[in-house]
Amino acid sequence: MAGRQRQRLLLENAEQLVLVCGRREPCLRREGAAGLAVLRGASLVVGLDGCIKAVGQADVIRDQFLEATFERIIDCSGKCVLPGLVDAHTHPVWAGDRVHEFAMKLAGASYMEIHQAGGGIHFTVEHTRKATEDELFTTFQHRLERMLRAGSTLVECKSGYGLNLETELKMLRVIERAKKSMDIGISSTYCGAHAVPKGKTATEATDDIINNHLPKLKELKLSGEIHVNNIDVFCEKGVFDLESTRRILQAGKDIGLQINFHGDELHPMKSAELGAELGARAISHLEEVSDEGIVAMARAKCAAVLLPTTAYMLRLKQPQARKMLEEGVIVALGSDFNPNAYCFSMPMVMHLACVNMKMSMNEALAAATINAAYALGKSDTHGSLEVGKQGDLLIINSSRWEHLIYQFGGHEALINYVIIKGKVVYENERCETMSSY
Ligand SMILES: N=CN[C@@H](CCC(=O)O)C(=O)O
Ligand SMILES: [Zn+2]
Repeated sequence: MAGRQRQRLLLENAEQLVLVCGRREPCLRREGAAGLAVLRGASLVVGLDGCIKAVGQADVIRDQFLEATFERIIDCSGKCVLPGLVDAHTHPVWAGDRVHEFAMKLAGASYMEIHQAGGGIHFTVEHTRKATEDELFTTFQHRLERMLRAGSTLVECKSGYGLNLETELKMLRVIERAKKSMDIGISSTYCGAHAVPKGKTATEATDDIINNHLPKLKELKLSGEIHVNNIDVFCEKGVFDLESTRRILQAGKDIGLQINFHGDELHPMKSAELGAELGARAISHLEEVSDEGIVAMARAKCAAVLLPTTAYMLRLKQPQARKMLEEGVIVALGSDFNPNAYCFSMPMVMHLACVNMKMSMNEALAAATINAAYALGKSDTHGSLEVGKQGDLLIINSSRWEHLIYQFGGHEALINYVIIKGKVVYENERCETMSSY
């Protein structure tokens, strides 16, 4: 009987325990995302296997586990428990920051002007090609730790600053190493079509990816060396057009990768229509998506990964989150951490989504938990506090969970514990003294 066994963790008597959902929903849409499941005066148990064993009213859990022993008990009185946040879009492996380009953009240069002049992604590619695997791993590890301290427990991580096979594989090996050695969950994405490498046409780059990169990834998967989850393309005017994008994504799908790509960011490309047709799991950006594309994504259950930091940073038109939500699109969020948009924090991303994209706080939290997990094909194990799911949790030092969004940039003093598979991986002592101010 579970109630008599040894368990890993008991979180006792939380003021609010935010389940997000409670009926094994794979994602939340429309009113599902508008009203989240929240318990008051509740407790949660994680077992030795790292999975949630029970969630419910504190007195019920106390009776049920009267004879159990726990490796750790945390008194959550006056605090809130939430699922670990899921960041559905990041580019965290690179060398060479682009602070100088931030200054250029503030002075009026556009993202594409800098890219076409050989900067932007090309600048980062040059530096990433020169960096050793260990150098890339060290900075990547620090970035993941910063994401973790901001509440992310599952993160999508892309390659894409190599463009040639050698450096793309170097980046993917770095990601694989972190998958094996770090607590934070990682969904890895091959993004060799992030830009057209210097000296090649888009067609030549597409052929190289299909004939050389993808067969190598298949081989490395079979040998167990690198296991990639998703395939990505930057489908954009002056980068990869719709036809090249289609060829690359289809070839990725054929070797078992989930389609999850950049579309309709700076120009309307009909990326959403293409993604829906190909059975994409998710499309990111979508600032310039068409009305037909929105309807097609809703029908195909293709998640929209919205990236508020990018729209804010580049002063783009905001993606039409409200229209997407009303049409029944699965809306997820990502930080888009990269040398252009240097933000690790999903709480800040949720805040921007609320203010700039007019999402409610409930919708933003659903988008940063269950729907982001859906975008990565992981909502059966992540994204909500339900029995059987992985025990990835946050405890915040506040009696209302909405403080995580409301306090813009305040998460450093608010996030008290980050827990993965029932193990405390970050404990923030400063929080006790600071968060009430
Ligand atoms: N738009 C394409 N890719 C990234 C930016 C990458 C970069 O500029 O280094 C994005 O999602 O914002
Ligand atoms: Zn991106």
